[in-house]
Amino acid sequence: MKIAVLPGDGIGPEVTREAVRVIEALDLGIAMDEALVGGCAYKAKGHPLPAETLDLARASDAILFGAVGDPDCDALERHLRPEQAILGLRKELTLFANLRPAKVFAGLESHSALRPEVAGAIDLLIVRELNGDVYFGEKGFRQNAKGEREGYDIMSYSESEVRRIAHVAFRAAMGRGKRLCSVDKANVLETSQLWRDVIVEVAKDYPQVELEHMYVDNAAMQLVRAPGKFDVVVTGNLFGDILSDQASMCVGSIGLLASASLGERQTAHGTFGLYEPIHGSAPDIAGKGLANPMATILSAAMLLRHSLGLAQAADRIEAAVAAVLADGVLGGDLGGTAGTAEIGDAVLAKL
Ligand SMILES: NC(=O)C1=CN([C@@H]2O[C@H](COP(=O)(O)OP(=O)(O)OC[C@H]3O[C@@H](n4cnc5c(N)ncnc54)[C@H](O)[C@@H]3O)[C@@H](O)[C@H]2O)C=CC1
Ligand SMILES: CC(C)CC(=O)C(=O)O
Ligand SMILES: [Mg+2]
Repeated sequence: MKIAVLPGDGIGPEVTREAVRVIEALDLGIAMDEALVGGCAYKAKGHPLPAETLDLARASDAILFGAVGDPDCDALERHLRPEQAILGLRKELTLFANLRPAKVFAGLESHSALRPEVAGAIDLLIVRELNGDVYFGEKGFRQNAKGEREGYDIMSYSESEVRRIAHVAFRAAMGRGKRLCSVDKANVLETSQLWRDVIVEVAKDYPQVELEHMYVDNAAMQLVRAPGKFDVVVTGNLFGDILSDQASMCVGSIGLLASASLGERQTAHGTFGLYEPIHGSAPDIAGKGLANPMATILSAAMLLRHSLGLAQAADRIEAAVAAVLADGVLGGDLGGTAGTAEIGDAVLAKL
């Protein structure tokens, strides 16, 4: 079993280090090879996703990813920016299904941005499409008829792209509360109308799942008003990106939300995938030892479960994180004082 470890930029290396320590402590016989990705890869090799990094990712059973993004690189041409590395990995490896679970940990209800009784009911899964939408459409700058500069990004989804993520979402709903909420903007966007039509077609294969459609503006509101009503949410790349950051604050912190990005490729051990916290490189706190590594540690647990068939080890990690939070060991993101390594030590002690 082999994992590619891609720490990236900013707090990426800090949080990834703690997740690697946790995997090592479990002594599961997993080989881990590290490579550069993002701004640090651009600075060292001239490209945010060097060929050797992509080759290592392809040759592994799974990828543990930190975060990319570096303010020094924000003025580079788009294709050289750090963010292109994560977009490139998702696209090149056909990782089209991004699973972002959001559940309130026992005892953390009062740390949510919502009232505790509202937060306490949260147990949802966002299934975000990851290979299409406005992130991957034609984009550029042009001059309009008035001679002004104009920026454009084409939003589109093909029916096969919607169909394959719909099946992932319906199957996820079958394994949970059998309720699926498809989030779109079909009252305005043709992309969303096609999305909705295809979701309705796929729903015929899953008669036990209760399907609901919701416009994204309403979904953003309902996520704050009554998040406990959601079971599985399926949505496109852009809306899923935004709603999952919002869901993280309903749970308590963006430092708690893990994710799995999966495709269809199977290895000898499970489904090939990339695992990363939902947050970015957090330049405002990078290098200070303040980042909460729990989202990355929980991403490592998802990796063990989905890609390596090690469900018991994954359970141990998740139980250790829950125990640490129950003990009140909290990072600054949750109003506490524990630093990155201290949180890592506390998780290791509970394994
Ligand atoms: N998958 C990826 O690699 C992603 C990369 N980015 C990139 O990251 C850079 C920063 O983006 P932002 O919009 O600031 O989003 P961000 O998620 O990096 O940070 C947003 C806020 O949350 C805080 N935060 C994030 N993770 C935290 C953690 N583990 N513990 C404590 N606090 C945490 C940060 O300090 C900041 O105040 C940009 O270059 C962006 O493009 C953003 C999102 C995802
Ligand atoms: C940095 C972006 C490419 C993506 C993002 O914000 C995310 O995947 O959560
Ligand atoms: Mg995001």
